[in-house]
Amino acid sequence: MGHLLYALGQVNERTIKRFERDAEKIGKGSFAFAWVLDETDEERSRGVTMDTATSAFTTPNRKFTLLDTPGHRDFVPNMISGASRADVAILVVDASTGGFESGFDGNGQTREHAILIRSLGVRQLVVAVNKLDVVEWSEARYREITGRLLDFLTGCGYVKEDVRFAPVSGLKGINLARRITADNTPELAAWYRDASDLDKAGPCLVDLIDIFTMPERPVSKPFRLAVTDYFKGGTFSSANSVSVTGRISQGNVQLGEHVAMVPGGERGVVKAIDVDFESQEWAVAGDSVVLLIQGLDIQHVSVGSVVCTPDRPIQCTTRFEAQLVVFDPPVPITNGFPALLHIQSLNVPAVVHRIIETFDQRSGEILKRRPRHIRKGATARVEIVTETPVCLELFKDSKELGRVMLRKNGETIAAGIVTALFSR
Ligand SMILES: Nc1nc2c(ncn2[C@@H]2O[C@H](COP(=O)(O)OP(=O)(O)OP(=O)(O)O)[C@@H](O)[C@H]2O)c(=O)[nH]1
Repeated sequence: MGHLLYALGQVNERTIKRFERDAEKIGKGSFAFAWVLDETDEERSRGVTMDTATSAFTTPNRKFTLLDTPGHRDFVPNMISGASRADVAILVVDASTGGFESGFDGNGQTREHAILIRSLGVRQLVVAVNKLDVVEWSEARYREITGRLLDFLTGCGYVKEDVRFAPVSGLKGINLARRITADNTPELAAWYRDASDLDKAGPCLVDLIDIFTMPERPVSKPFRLAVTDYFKGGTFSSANSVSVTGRISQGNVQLGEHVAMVPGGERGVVKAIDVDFESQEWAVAGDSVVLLIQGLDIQHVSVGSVVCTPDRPIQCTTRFEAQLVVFDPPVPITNGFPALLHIQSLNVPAVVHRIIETFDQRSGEILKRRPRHIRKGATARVEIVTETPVCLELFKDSKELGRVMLRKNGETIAAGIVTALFSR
């Protein structure tokens, strides 16, 4: 993604040269492009993305906010935080011998991430089949990977027409922002053709990103922004002001408007709005923003708080009902099962208080009432109780704020949608 941003002119030559020099000094020369998005010293010295990095880019027909999320197993909570704000996704897989297999076979990260992003509501996917340079742009390897992935992805809920593939090399910058030519990549040009015009090379990554369709934005619903980060200060800041970052999940906001922070209900006035790093007078659902809010005490803001329209705030509760799809928990889920509940960037301790029933996902037919446990692959209605109050919407009202994930011992065990909210 670093190389893609560079190819699209979002990063200048000087910065890349400096990253190359500095990366070389710590023996990580091949990571220069990764440093565009991996900004902390620890990420750079370890050579792994740990937190979600935000940047923006433009393609011929679209403006994108890029949320570069970690791939490593240890940082899945940060991946969930980033992916829960995504409309569409680019899944990068390693095509090198053994590289693809380690992500795909068993419980690899390619599998886990594909399931997670689908469970978070993402339907459209571009798969970047990366590092094809190390297998001499082998068509057989590309076909093997795309074939196996397509079977798997359609099996976990993606529709074939919404999944597209591109062979790329992130390191060499091939087939990212520009189609290949027989001169620059003859091995790939020999077989990668455009299906609708065989005289042309196949689409590059940006061509496929540019044809993502835009989801409908609930712009006229009450304003909601789930806080992913917050800090004191920011543009035009004053003593009692806080900047919050996040994506507007619904509604819109303008300068001078009053907003409320839930939980707590403290009110403030919006003094500045940044959308994709540019100052604006208003922002709408789908925008990733930084809001400077005056009149708020930073003590009353936390990750997972939701900034709302004061007269129609989001509900906050410790008890709700959800429909869960259970993945592959190490032990079956029973009444009283403790887990970590993830809602966007927030994670809180919770228990599956009560299993109400298991049912057939397709027909909705109830299979068992009050079962003693839920097994792998089953769908169940459950009541969940959280340790501290959480902000939630019913899924039917908000596709973003009505989704939850359950994780335990570093593994994602279930994904769910909120079907009822109870008073505490
Ligand atoms: N040969 C080759 N190496 C690549 C290519 N793309 C990435 N690499 C190398 O793979 C290593 C990992 O690259 P990253 O960009 O950090 O990979 P990542 O998938 O973002 O990994 P996380 O940071 O853990 O999420 C670096 O040494 C890159 O130079 C490629 O297309 N070809």
